Amino acid sequence: MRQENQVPAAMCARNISKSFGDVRAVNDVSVTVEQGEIIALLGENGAGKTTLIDIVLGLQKPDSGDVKLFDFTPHEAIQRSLVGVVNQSGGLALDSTVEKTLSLFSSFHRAPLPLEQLIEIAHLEELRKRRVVKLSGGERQRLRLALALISDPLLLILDEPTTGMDASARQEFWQVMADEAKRGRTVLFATHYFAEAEDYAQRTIVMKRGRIVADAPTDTLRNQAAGRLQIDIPWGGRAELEPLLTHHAHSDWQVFWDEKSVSVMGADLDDAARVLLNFPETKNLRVTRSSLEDVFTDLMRGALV
Ligand SMILES: Nc1ncnc2c1ncn2[C@@H]1O[C@H](COP(=O)(O)OP(=O)(O)OP(=O)(O)O)[C@@H](O)[C@H]1O
Repeated sequence: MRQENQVPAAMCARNISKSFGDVRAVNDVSVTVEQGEIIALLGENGAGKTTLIDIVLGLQKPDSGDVKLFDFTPHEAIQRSLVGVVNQSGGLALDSTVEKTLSLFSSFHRAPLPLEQLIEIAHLEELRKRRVVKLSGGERQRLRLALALISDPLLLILDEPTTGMDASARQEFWQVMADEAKRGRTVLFATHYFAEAEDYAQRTIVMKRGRIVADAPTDTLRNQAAGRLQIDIPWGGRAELEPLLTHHAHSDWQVFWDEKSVSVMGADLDDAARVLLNFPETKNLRVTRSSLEDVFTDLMRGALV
């Protein structure tokens, strides 16, 4: 329960739903983001991330539910320069230089951050005279990030900001972001990349078909499937092996079968390894620590919900 006099949440979305024809893009989603949090919004294509972000920014009207940013409507929060946005594309004049672009956008704001500071934050020193058309994808995104920071916003929202960048450009972009987050900005970013959520988000929200299927500290989520054991089984072996494994099963085990292998997830897998290794013709036992990607895959196939 939120207390009176508490600092307002950076974002409070309650029971948001939005359909396009038969498609329920966002289905009864509620999320609260406290100030200072760094949150990844992870989901497959079409999960509803962009629709949710557009609603949070007031760019789309939800069919039901409401959003508050720092206790204001999205429109009021943006008018008060509380929110900065970085999109994947659009919004840049290709013929202008980096410096002129920043100057022009700064002129729209009452109290912009100094140009030199923006250039320094986004590591654009070498590029200030370069025309936007000549910038690489990663450099353009750093320029978009600088533009989003002009008003010194408390909340930064990024919609798949690194799509299409190579690994080093992604790393450079996130380094800038991480530094900004350390300064106390609240950051919400949508991504397809598990590594970005693992490396940069304290909390990860996973969306699937318009719904939130997980919302937890990123470490907790990663550890949800503490271990994973996989072994190849002989053709047709499942019929005999399944009852044996079921007989020894621990309550937290999750077992997945395909024609050639079986995977068991859980905290204590010694018994599973014994049963499987004692079965004739099983081979190639693999034991791995789960990654966020494993947890995500399990969430997508419904194993963890
Ligand atoms: N303007 C629209 N008209 C019709 N359908 C739409 C519209 N916008 C989104 N959708 C549909 O709503 C669903 C959610 O789309 P959304 O773009 O929010 O997902 P996403 O998670 O951002 O996907 P991606 O990672 O591919 O950007 C999809 O099925 C999409 O096709």
